[in-house]
Amino acid sequence: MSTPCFTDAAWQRNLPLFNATLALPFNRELAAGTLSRERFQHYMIQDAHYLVAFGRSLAVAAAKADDADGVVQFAKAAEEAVVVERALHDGFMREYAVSAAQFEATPLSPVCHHYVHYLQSMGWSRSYPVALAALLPCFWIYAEVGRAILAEARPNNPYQSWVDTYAGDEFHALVARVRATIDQLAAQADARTLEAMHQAYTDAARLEWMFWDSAYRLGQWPC
Ligand SMILES: Cc1ncc(C[n+]2csc(CCO)c2C)c(N)n1
Repeated sequence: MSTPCFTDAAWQRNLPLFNATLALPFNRELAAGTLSRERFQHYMIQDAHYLVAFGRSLAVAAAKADDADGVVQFAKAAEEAVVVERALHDGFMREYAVSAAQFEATPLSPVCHHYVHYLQSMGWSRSYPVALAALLPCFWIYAEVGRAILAEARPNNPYQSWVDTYAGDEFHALVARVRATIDQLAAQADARTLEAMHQAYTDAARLEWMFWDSAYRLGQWPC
């Protein structure tokens, strides 16, 4: 039997964590359409903060890329994370009545703060393959959560357009391209780098879990 590629192996290692992510009250209620507006608003605000930092981390990955294709792939992804996703968030912020003033007055929650600083430090201090492994859960877990929730399809879900965005074929094609780049790098990596890539992936996957959990709890700084 041939050895699985890095991304298949990472998915298998972190399957219980993915299942726990799907089972979170935030995602259960999002799927059922019963999530409170307050929790969704909290999530939207934190996610808008997150996206800018995520774009910045992708730009660092682009700068570290070891070939021209990688520069283009991650520079484009950085642009998309900030420009395209900001437009999307603006639409949802209007729909769910979050004002620009409310957004600007809300600081990053402790979990959002930790996640974005984790990505920044991985981007700046680790090698290109390890930094990319830290960025992969953001793409991939979202796509799979989106697809799983879509499969549960409830009529008149107020969050349907949010779910559709991440369950769409276009988004899944983007995930496939990121996976392909990472698998190519992993195929040439030594054992130590591979293990660091796995650790980076798991840490980010945990932070994805925590991001939704924090939104459900309306996470804030204690003082
Ligand atoms: C906490 C959090 N994690 C992942 C995503 C999904 N996401 C954000 S930017 C981007 C790249 C494509 O534009 C993707 C997939 C999110 N929104 N929020």
